[in-house]
Amino acid sequence: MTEWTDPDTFAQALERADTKEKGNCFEDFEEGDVIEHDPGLTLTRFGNEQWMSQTLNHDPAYWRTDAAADRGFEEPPIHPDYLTAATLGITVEDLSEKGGYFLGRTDVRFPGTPVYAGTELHVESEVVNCATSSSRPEYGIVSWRTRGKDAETGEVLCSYERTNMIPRREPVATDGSGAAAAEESEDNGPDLPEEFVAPEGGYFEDFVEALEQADDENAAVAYRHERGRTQDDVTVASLPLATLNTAKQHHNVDVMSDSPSGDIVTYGDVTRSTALGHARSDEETWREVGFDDESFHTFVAVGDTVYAFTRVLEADDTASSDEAGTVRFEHIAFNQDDEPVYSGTRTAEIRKRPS
Ligand SMILES: C/C(=C\C(=O)O)C(=O)SCCNC(=O)CCNC(=O)[C@H](O)C(C)(C)COP(=O)(O)OP(=O)(O)OC[C@H]1O[C@@H](n2cnc3c(N)ncnc32)[C@H](O)[C@@H]1OP(=O)(O)O
Repeated sequence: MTEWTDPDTFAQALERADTKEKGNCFEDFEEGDVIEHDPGLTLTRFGNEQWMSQTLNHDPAYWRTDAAADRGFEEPPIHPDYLTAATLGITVEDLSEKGGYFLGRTDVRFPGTPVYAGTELHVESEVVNCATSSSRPEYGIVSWRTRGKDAETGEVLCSYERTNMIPRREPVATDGSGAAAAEESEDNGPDLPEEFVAPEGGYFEDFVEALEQADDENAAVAYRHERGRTQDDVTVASLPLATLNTAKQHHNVDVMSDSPSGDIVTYGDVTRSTALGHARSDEETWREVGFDDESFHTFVAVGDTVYAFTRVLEADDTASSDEAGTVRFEHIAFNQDDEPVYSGTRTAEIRKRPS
């Protein structure tokens, strides 16, 4: 009898064998379903530092004890970006491993922060919406409300609503109306204010002054950040796997060569954290409050460079501490060809200038 490892024999064996599948298709989700995710991880200093270093988030409060104490933390905490990425990573095996891209997320909040190293994460998701994609019959669009909890106390540490394109087992007939509507809306020309104002510094008062100046001049407070981060094997494959994100989009070049992106792509949370890192490097962040209306517009792959652009939307003198005010930003990540790859609004407390 021939050895099964004989290449011709093995090719036939592969053809005849069933594949033990991973993940779920669109048809497997029903609104109201609650899924307790089996994977979990311990939020460690190492994991946090790996994520934050590679995405250029070098805020000393997350690295040094004295800087943490100065910001009112007991010790360097787990950063909300890493907490968000780890919460999502854990869900991928059940929600999106089958394929289909991360389209967007909103209402990202951190009711239980600050979170410290050593906390074990337990995550659950509820299916909140299952929709037909009118432009892509082989996919549906699914949204889930996900909660990342402290496994010991049950306290919710991170919560958000996320939307993915999810492959269907059976394509459906669609009228293509979504694609037609998208084409129609492209007719509007650019509508930008004449002047762009950049804040002088990164304190709360600098944002307030820039907003006042822009208001006088019918301008916008909008500026770009100098840093860029070219995507490599670490950012594309290692960081998502370090959050237990099993999406083939990030680590299986073989399968992804026959997909809309044609290649492995950067985990949306890496793209977004990188852009936010660039933005934070030009401000005096006090606390992260939340994120809304996040969208991933196009793929980021190995060799692409992630830059960031910021618009300051509003500022409010109140915050959780007298030492800070609250600012709402829109951040846009863009690539080396100036194409937007991510956008979202962010509410953050920004330190007031020390008197
Ligand atoms: C896998 C993973 C994590 C995980 O495992 O989870 C990741 O990290 S992966 C990396 C991050 N990700 C990306 O790299 C995707 C970037 N992106 C694109 O490359 C393009 O978006 C596209 C090729 C995917 C689609 O391209 P496209 O077909 O031209 O795009 P669109 O027509 O804009 O979107 C199609 C339909 O999704 C609807 N839609 C869009 N956005 C939202 C939203 N936010 N909420 C609700 N519905 C939305 C849209 O309304 C349309 O609906 P209809 O089909 O009904 O018209």
